[in-house]
Parts: sequence; C-alpha cells; structure tokens
Amino acid sequence: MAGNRDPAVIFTLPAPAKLNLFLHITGRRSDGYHELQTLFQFLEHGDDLTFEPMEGTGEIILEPALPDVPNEANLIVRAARLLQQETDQPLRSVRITLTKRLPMGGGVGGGSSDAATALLGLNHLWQLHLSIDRLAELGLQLGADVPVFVRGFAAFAEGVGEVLTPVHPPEDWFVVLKPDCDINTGLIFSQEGLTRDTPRITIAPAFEGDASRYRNDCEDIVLKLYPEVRKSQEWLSQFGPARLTGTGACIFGRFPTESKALEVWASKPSGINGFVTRGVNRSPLHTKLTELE
Ligand SMILES: C[C@](O)(CO)[C@H](O)COP(=O)(O)OP(=O)(O)OC[C@H]1O[C@@H](n2ccc(N)nc2=O)[C@H](O)[C@@H]1O
Ligand SMILES: Nc1ncnc2c1ncn2[C@@H]1O[C@H](COP(=O)(O)OP(=O)(O)OP(=O)(O)O)[C@@H](O)[C@H]1O
Repeated sequence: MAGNRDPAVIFTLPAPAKLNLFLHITGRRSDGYHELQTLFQFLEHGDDLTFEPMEGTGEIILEPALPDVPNEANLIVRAARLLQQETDQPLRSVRITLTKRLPMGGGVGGGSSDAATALLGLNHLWQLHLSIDRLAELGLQLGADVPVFVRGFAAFAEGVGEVLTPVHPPEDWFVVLKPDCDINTGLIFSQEGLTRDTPRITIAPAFEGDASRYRNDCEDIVLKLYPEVRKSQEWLSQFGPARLTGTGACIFGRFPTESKALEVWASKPSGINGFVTRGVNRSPLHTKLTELE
C-alpha cells in the first residue's frame, strides 16, 4: 500500500478542454469511422490531475471515481495501464487525484485530455523517457482526440483527427454553454441525414485566420435532435456566431476581450450552465510540464 506522503514529489498537471472551432466531415472509411477536417484550439479551463508516487507493484489508484465510469474504464487508468505495458522495468504504482471540472459528453474533450495528461504525467513520474511520437501513438489507441492533447499545439487535424498541422488562431475569449443533455458521439455519427461529403479544404500552414466562416457538420442534426442545445445556440447567436464543438452538447461564442465575454455571460438566462475561458494555442499541460522539467 501507499508509503508516507512526500509533498516534494507530488505534482499537479492541467488537462485542458478543447474546442473544435470548425468540424467538416469529408468522408467515411470502410471501418465506419468518419474522415474529418477540424481545427482544435485549447482552453485555459480544464481538469487537474495530481500525481503521487506510491510503493507497490503496478497499483493504479484513481480518486475520486467518476459517477457511472468504473475506474478500470476511466481513460486515466487505461492510459496508465498502456504505459505499464511499454516498460521492461518492474511495474510502478501511482495515486492520481482527479479534479473534474469539464462536463462529460460535452464535446470539449475532457476524457481525452485526462488521458493525455496521464500519459505525459506518468512518463515524467516514472522517468520512462518515451517520445511524444510514441505517446501520441499510444494515445490514439484510447481515442481520436488524444494525440492533439499529447502534442499540445493548436492544430488543423485530418484523418480521424490524428494528422496534425500547427495553426495559430487568435487567442480570444469564449463563452461555452453546456445544455443539460448528454450526447453520444457514436449516435450522431450514425445519423442518416449527416453531411458526409463536405469538400476538403486546404489551410495555410500556421493559419492565423478567423475559423468562424467554416461550419460544424454535426450541428444541424444535433440542433434538430436536442431542443436544449437549440435553445442555448439561439440565445448565444444574438451576440455573434455560436457554434457546436465536436458532436456537442456544448455551444461556444467567441469574444475579443474577457470583459465582453463576462458581460455576455452575466446576461444569460438562469438554468444554462457553462463557463468563460480563454483560447490558447499552446496547451497549458505543456507549459506546466516545461516548468517541472
Ligand atoms: C468528434 C470529435 O469530438 C472531434 O474532435 C472526435 O472525433 C470524437 O472523438 P471521441 O470522443 O474520441 O470518439 P470515439 O469514442 O473515438 O468514437 C465514438 C464513436 O463515434 C464514431 N466516430 C468517431 C469519430 C470519427 N472520426 N468517426 C466516427 O464515426 C464511431 O462510431 C465511434 O465508435
Ligand atoms: N477521465 C474521464 N473523463 C471523462 N469521461 C471519461 C473519462 N474516462 C472515460 N470517460 C468516458 O468517456 C465519455 C466521453 O467523455 P468526454 O468527457 O471526453 O466527452 P466529450 O467531451 O464529448 O469528448 P469528445 O469531444 O472527445 O467527444 C464519458 O461519457 C465517459 O463514459
């Protein structure tokens, strides 16, 4: 079991949210997965993972457990198990404390980001010296959105989301609304009426432009199926373009300053949840890791 706690070796890393500033579906592979073109930007708002070394052989303790997700199914524990399989050394143990702030099933990538933070955090704690390329490959086994969190730069993504080109969209402020419904990604991708033939676009390397002229191909179907999402989208639209992230349920609007975003946030009807945060092109995870190393 756990040895004595030594605060000197306990560290905390962020697991930031992401937005899909646009999301085009350009085709469908023979295995049923959809080919996407999407633009990922990170948010300052996110979960935190605290890592504490433990004596023992191969024990992964995660606290607190998430409601409805057994720990062995949690992407954090699955990431830790993948890393244990990568090493010839005796299996190492860890206690991870999860501070969950991101809405689950919201399209802001909380589970994927937690997985990436676990991969990079344990690589650091256990001194495994795995490369970012290898960690991104391992991450892809856990979910299509994990590699972008492992690499840590805002990106234009192709394939199922793993072919990444760095971009530099403006680091604006966002109002993110979380309508009160959970949306299953697989269900949206299986809808008959989904647009799957958006022509591929090219984006200049280091694109710095405004992504709001592009769309999210899942949006029409999600707005039709979920009246709560439509309500949030209609309310936020009065201030400018309001778009779905991923397959939803979150809706976001972009603002040039924090004060403008907070002003909009303050006027929202009661009963709509969400948060105000800033978009960043370098993941806060990588910024913090650099400080630790
Ligand atoms: C839509 C995005 O949020 C964009 O960032 C992600 O691509 C979704 O990634 P994710 O949440 O990791 O989704 P997964 O758990 O991998 O996929 C759930 C289900 O959605 C469908 N799916 C997902 C991604 C994709 N490119 N094509 C698909 O058809 C598949 O049926 C899959 O079984
Ligand atoms: N650490 C975790 N945090 C959140 N969800 C997790 C985690 N581990 C496993 N899951 C499972 O993954 C599902 C999707 O979680 P997540 O919060 O990443 O959704 P999302 O924001 O819609 O992600 P994406 O934008 O990548 O589709 C959850 O409903 C839960 O069952």
